[in-house]
Amino acid sequence: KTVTMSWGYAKNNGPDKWADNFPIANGPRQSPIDIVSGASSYDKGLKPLSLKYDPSTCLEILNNGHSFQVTFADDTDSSTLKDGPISGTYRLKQFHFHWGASDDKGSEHTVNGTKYPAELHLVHWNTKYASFGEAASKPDGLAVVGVFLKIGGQNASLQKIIDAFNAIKAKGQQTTFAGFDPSTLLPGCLDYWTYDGSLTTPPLLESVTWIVCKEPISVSADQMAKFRSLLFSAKGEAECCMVDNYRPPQPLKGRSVRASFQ
Ligand SMILES: NS(=O)(=O)c1cccc(F)c1F
Ligand SMILES: [Zn+2]
Repeated sequence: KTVTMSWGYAKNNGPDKWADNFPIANGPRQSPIDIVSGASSYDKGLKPLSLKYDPSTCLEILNNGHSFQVTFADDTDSSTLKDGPISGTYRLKQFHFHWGASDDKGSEHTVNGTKYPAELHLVHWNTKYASFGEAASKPDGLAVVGVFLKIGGQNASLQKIIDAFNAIKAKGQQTTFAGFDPSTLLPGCLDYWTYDGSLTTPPLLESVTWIVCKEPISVSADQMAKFRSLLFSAKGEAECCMVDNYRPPQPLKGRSVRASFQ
């Protein structure tokens, strides 16, 4: 009788165990990292980000047992990321979050050792490849925009997402989620750090150009509590709150981090 454990964030299947099934976990370009602002180098050749999102490409919201994610139709160039550190056109596939059990932790990237309570990831794939799946295995296949969340005023845009949580409380649940504009989740200033990295969850593929915004967006303490009411567990299983679904910073291994700002 084989009981296959899938990866997660608990003691017995969490980040310290991922290398057992995914040896690339100890690879040369793993994510996230601690961003040491003083060690990043300003690159005047970096362009501003060009983000163009079409709300009509927003399809559904789902609890995949690791986070919740909002998925987009990616069969046309309606929602794209261009410029910044990348060349060509990358299509938005999904966005999701990582967060903590308390406000003192939860982000994956850290800045000078500082953890934020949560981090948003907008996942895009390079249209020089035929699909997300193909792009995910290429060194220039993916570009993820990371946005930190900090505790402050209520975020009206996040509230639209939170209002859908009752329908996706448990692992495997999903519901229609239409007309959401992800650009309403972006900070006013799009200054960023960029470096070559990986997926922060298994299979940890080293295919991501990371673009981490310097300016956080706000989330209220009550809104963070709603994130923590989601479940890692499926309906009918013992309830396990979806919290601390973040990988800690990984070794830089000689990589440089560039800044789009001085
Ligand atoms: N946390 S993450 O943004 O690195 C990420 C996670 C799952 C699938 C992805 F394509 C991806 F980019
Ligand atoms: Zn992520």
